[in-house]
Amino acid sequence: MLFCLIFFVFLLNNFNELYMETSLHLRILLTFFMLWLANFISVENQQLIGFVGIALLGIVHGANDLTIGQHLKGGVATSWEVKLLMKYISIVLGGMVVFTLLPSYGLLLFILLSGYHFGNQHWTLAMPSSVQRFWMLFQGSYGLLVLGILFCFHEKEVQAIVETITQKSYPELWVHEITLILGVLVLGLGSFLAQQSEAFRASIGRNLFYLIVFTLIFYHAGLIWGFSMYFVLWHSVPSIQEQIRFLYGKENVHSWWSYFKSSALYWSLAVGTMAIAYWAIANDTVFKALFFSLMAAITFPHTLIIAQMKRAMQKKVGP
Ligand SMILES: CC1=C(/C=C/C(C)=C/C=C/C(C)=C/C=O)C(C)(C)CCC1
Repeated sequence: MLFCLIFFVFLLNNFNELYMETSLHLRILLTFFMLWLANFISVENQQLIGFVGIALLGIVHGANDLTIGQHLKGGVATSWEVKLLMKYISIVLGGMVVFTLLPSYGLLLFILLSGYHFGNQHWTLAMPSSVQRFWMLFQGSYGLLVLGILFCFHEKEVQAIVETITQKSYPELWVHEITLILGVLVLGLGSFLAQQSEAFRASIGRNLFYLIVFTLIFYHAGLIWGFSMYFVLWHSVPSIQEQIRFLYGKENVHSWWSYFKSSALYWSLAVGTMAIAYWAIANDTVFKALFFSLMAAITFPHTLIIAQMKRAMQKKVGP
């Protein structure tokens, strides 16, 4: 009885850490389960499930950007709500214009921003202001390294999608060389930052482990199945958890429900557009090109808002 009581108090005191550990273990378990499952599912069905996963959970994690923007400005207001919406729509439209008129530059910008956004998600630490530039460069290089590893294992398919988006032929994308340079950059910048920060040193092991898990995923799975597994389980879910903590203070059933409720409109619009495109476009590569172009348009403002949110959260907690 006494043991149960002590255990209960321990659970209560450590709920947050236990919850974080559990969600990490669950993600690892799900990752390996999905890798195993892929052996029994055709490539076409893997792609379909991958796109549905991205649409269901991946898109949700960007569907609360406006609510976060509103929260960053200090809560509920009316006059700047419209201003914020206008700003958001202009960035999305601006991104779409760049993507349509200058697709090669648009795609390059999308990949660079995504790299920073992914790295920023994995490495959430308050670093001394004297190393901020190196820190951002490191986060960007780490995220780009993740994408580089994915592209290395699926070069031909990536090349076909890139050529369809840009309407240009690229006989060589240099993904292996670029990934190697990124690896060296991560090592170099990482060694420098490790000398500057104790918190950084403490995060190295975990992020190195993630990199090994991602490499296994990308090696074993097809492009879309692998990307969706990474994007949903390792990027979107932890990002949703963080956004919930920012918006509602803590994670529980109620706050998760509130989060999904406030995502509904934006999410339905984005998923509806993607579903119509999937149904209307018979060509596989053209659909993938359009899918990633749509994703790019929403990534531009999303990256900015999430970076601001993380900065605000770090200010609250302190270095
Ligand atoms: C996987 C993949 C690509 C890149 C996708 C990226 C970079 C997605 C980023 C999404 C983000 C950051 C969403 C918002 O959170 C390419 C180059 C289009 C080619 C085909 C395969």
